[in-house]
Amino acid sequence: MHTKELIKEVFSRNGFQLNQQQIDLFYVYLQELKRWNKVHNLTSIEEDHLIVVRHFLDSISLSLCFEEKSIRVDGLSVCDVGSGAGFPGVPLKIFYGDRINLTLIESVHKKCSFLEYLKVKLSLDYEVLCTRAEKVERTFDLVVCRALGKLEDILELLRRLSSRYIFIMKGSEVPTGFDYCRISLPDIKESYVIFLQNIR
Ligand SMILES: C[S@@+](CC[C@H](N)C(=O)[O-])C[C@H]1O[C@@H](n2cnc3c(N)ncnc32)[C@H](O)[C@@H]1O
Repeated sequence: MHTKELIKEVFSRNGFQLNQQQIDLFYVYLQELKRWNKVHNLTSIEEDHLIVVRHFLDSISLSLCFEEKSIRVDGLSVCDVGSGAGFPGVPLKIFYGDRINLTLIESVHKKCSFLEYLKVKLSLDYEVLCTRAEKVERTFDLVVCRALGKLEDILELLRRLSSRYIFIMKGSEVPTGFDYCRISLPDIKESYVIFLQNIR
């Protein structure tokens, strides 16, 4: 099966109907991720189907949690902290387009270079802050992260960066006392997202 067909089919099976432009962007993203990975080791996931499910679909599944919590993303500033090779921020930008203003924070220079390259290659409008998140003094409406670190180590940082909402993607179950979404899709058996509202 051609990779574009694979992307379309995986998303469709999981309830997301992508348009042709989105499919084309995910296709180029996948090719570039694999190409850069040969030299820069950006991700341990290298097989097409796994990249589509574990990186692209998993990132987009966050939109289900936005909906569950009745959050309309339109016009919001969104920040992905510790974006790595762009997850979940870049797939969210492909999905929402101009509806969100996206900033990616990443401290490792080779990953920032990839994110900057990808921005031009995909003609996407987002900003990359190549620094430790602790040094960023701005705030964002909606702060997201995946695999950033232990909850107790990142909570204060995320609260400081967010003026409204925080979504923390977690593979495993959520400690008691936190609001969360449980995501279950045909290709994502079970994943959790912690949801916090920042009340200052
Ligand atoms: C395990 S990777 C996850 C990357 C991506 N979010 C994903 O899910 O594929 C964590 C990333 O966060 C970055 N990172 C960790 N702590 C950070 C901090 N305080 N400021 C900026 N980036 C950070 C690391 O450089 C790394 O690229």
